Amino acid sequence: MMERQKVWVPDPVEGFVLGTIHDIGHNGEATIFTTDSKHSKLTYNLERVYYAEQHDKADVEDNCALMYLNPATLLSNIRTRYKKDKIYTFVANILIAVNPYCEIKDLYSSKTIKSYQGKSLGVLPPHVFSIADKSFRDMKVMKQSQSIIVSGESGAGKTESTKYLLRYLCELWGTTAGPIEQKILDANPVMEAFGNAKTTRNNNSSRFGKFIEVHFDSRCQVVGGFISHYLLEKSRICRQSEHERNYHVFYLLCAGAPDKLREQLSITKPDDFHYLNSGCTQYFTTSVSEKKLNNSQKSQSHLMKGGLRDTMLDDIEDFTNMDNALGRLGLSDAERLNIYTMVASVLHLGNVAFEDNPEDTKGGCQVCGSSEKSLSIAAKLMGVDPGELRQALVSRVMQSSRGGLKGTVIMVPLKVYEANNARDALAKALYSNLFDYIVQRINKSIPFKASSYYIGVLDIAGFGMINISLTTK
Ligand SMILES: Nc1ncnc2c1ncn2[C@@H]1O[C@H](COP(=O)(O)OP(=O)(O)OP(=O)(O)O)[C@@H](O)[C@H]1O
Repeated sequence: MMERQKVWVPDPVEGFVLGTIHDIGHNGEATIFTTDSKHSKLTYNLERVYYAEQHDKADVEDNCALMYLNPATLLSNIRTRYKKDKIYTFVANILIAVNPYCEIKDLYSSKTIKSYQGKSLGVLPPHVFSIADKSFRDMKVMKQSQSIIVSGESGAGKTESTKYLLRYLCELWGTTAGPIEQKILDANPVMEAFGNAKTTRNNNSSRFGKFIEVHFDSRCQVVGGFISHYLLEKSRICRQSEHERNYHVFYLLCAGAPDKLREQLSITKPDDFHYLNSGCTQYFTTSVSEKKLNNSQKSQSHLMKGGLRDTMLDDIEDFTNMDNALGRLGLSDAERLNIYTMVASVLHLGNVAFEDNPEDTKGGCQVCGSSEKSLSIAAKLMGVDPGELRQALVSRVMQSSRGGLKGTVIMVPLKVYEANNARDALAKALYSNLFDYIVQRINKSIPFKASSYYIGVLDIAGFGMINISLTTK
């Protein structure tokens, strides 16, 4: 580096600010005049400054085309592009996407999808569709399955990118009748209802990982698919922090289920359920859907503050969307009712509280009188005997393995905190098994073509910005 060289200097707020080296001391300390008004003159060791591009206002579609590729020029290029609504940038065949948090006109339209068909990387501006198309062409030419890894921190836009990738593959290479692709796409609202939740970082945060395969036949037409899921966050089922919520489906049931169903399942409002009332109890609504709610469905907090707003979420409409998607996936009315019954049973189970049993000299507990009703509703919804459920919650079974009593079954009474843990463990097991069942059921309705090639999309939380990259299986 020499005097009058344009450089990027570290800045705690901006990341880096632009400057010009004025002079360099013997110890490698450089005096730099910055171009911003905040600090005009800075002193930095040369080891901490980066070369800047000659034309810092110009942007390049591929970071590899930068004259100097370093953290500062990479970030500057992405920022310059982002300000022009160009949210995608390549680094060779890795795509960096920046979440715009708003709709960019025509970015994902059918016309745009068509325009990317068959185009090599770099022919058109970087796009999530370029990656989908490259994976398709590579699968076709190399006759090998492909995987697209979508990674980034929570809220970076992985789930949305995954949906666009799937839409691209299904829209261009689906059959005209389209039942298979529709099912692959219908899996999204269902899995989001059961596996996504509002967190402080993202109103629609996926609390599980997924790998979605789209299967192609020898003519490269979509013929099937398969969804693998893993690591559903179970702690959320029983407790959430103040500004977070439980899984969306609980609120969809309270806000969007028909009156008759809510009555049948004894579903009222989030305030009434221990598994919902530790977190945020407001629904996501729109000005139109808000009017469909009656006051008995709303929590105190919703009544006071009104609904939460997010263009992508509406707890009232989303119940119907999820229910319709389940229907298109082939689940009968009875199967859907069973699913909602299990969801409701988790809520009622959560309301079963325990107290010390004064008659038990060993410190055992009993179900509080005030939660007897919740116990009987939970048992009814689960299809088990209320007495057996009570017994299972307040005691554990031990079988002696030695001595004269070998094989004898002993009921050991549980203390209050142990019974609370047993109840929560049961609720988590019920919900996570239900989630497994739903994914299995979705898979059952989508043909599985083991012999075909597939393009798999892995949506997995990671660190830093999103990067969408291609690997060959
Ligand atoms: N390409 C996009 N265009 C417009 N808005 C977007 C886009 N991608 C994401 N968003 C917005 O950002 C929100 C968060 O995105 P998304 O749920 O995809 O993040 P994520 O990386 O999957 O997060 P998590 O790991 O928490 O699930 C979306 O609900 C949507 O509002």
